[in-house]
Amino acid sequence: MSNSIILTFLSAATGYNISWPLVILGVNILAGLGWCYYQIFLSPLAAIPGPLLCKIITTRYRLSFLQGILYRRTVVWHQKYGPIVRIGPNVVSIIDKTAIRQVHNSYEFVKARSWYHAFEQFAPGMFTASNEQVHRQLRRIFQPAFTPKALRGVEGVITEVGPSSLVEMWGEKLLAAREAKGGGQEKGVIVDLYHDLSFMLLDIITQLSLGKAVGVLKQGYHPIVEWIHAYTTLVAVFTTLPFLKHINIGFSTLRQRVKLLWEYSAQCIVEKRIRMDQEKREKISSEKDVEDSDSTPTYRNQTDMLSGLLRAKDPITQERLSDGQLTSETVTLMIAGTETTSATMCVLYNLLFHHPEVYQRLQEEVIQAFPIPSGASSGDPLPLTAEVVKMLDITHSNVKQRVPYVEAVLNETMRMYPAAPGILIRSVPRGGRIINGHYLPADTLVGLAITAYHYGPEWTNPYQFDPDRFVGTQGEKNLVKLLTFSLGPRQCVGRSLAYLEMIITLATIIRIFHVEPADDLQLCKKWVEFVTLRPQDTQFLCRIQPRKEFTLPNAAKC
Ligand code: HEM
Repeated sequence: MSNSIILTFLSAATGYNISWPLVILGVNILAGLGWCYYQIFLSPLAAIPGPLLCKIITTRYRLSFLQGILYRRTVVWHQKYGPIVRIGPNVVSIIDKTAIRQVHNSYEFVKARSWYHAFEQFAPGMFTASNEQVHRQLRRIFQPAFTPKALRGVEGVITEVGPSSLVEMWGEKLLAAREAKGGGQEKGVIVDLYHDLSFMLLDIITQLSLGKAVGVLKQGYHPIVEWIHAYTTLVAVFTTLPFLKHINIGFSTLRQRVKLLWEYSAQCIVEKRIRMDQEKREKISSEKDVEDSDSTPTYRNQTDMLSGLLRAKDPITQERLSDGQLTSETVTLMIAGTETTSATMCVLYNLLFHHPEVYQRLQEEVIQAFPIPSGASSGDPLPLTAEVVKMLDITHSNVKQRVPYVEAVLNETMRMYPAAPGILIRSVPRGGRIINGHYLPADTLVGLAITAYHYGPEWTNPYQFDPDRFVGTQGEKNLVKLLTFSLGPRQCVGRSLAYLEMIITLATIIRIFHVEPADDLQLCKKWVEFVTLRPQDTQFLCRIQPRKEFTLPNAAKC
């Protein structure tokens, strides 16, 4: 009865025949307009500049994220609107140095659950934990394994599983190509640098964190690649559509693969523990690898990090990690430590191709710094083998001392193309905070746009590729400003490992091979940025040829 009174009244008032669907439509339109009016004029964030559409809907920045162009877009937005930009109804992006320190230098602004929850396939871990105590404890246990000193203890195995294997594998490829051509003069071979480096890094990280390399570089296949891919795909899906994470429906194949990744890692950890117990019982290599299980690990002369982590205790609470926690963390290390590093090295090569003068200088300096030791050959070219790589002695400290330009080029690459480009989203604590002169209420999301910061007013000629900005005293100052690995207590735990891997790999490749783009398409490569940076079609084809001092591994055959 009352329903029909309302409809009659509305029809009389408007002069139209009003039905219920029309009423519902009208109410929705009014609510939508009200929402827009509130967001644009009344919200506490109303005064913060930004694109109009971003102020009223989240779809704009979420879609840009899905397209892999969000971070480049934030560069443009910051140039247009200034150091603080509203990129969503409840999200702001900042590039001001003081504001960044205020947000990231303490635990006050916690990682936003709505964003990081997508990464959490298992329990909260070092990367996703928003609880300060949980995170501090995990860092106290993990940090010692990632210090430059500890990493020197695993550098040997990293070289062996990493750059040495890559040189051997490329040597085999060159040999196969030459044999296929009947022994004629071969102008190098085409390799997918992104693919090969990613596989090499996966071997390194599995060697370190699971106690055995999966050997995917030389074998060309291991299901772990699909499992990791499933994990990163789910992260992309859940970041864009967070509600899907909670309803636990759909994506069953991907979810199943993530489960397999977990089970495989857990199994490796159990096997390692058994091996360690056995070695201890047999008292084999007691001074070298196997320390007393109650002692603090020293990470000396190790073939992995896992044995140290299995023994490690929190120095404050004396607690050890459970196998479940360790599994969760090793999976994170595999995800965080593979594509980031391979993409950085590929984008570095791409920059070198576009800047031949930098490439020329880098090659000359590396070749000069690592001559063929006298007596190593009677003038004949050396085969592409692990022994030859070892003989060149391309260690992290040697490269740093003899060719600081390698690190300068790497740093400049990471400024222009940070592999984890942001936006690192934190939540404003209770009571709200003033940031960049604007009051942000509690629970506002504040994003650090690393790429936009690296093209901002802190840098002179930011669009110019200029590795010299990281040389000498000026270089040291600029290094402090570089935020590729973030800052504060949540900065990248794998920073020193990433530098070590990239420096020895790049120096080895540059020393032994001449690398050039396979064709114009590779030269004009587009780089997309999802959670991490990657080449648009996930490949980067290059032509490689050994330098004249080197020859194929089994040249006698040819
Ligand atoms: C070029 C290579 C790399 C870049 C650019 C990079 C960058 C970053 C950035 C920006 C963060 C902060 C993320 C955030 O706050 O949301 C981070 C965190 C992290 N990274 Fe890396 N990373 C690299 C390599 C690695 C490697 C090799 C590992 C280990 C194997 C690693 C492990 C981690 C972990 C565990 C965290 C979480 C730290 C925490 O919250 O305490 N990363 N990384």
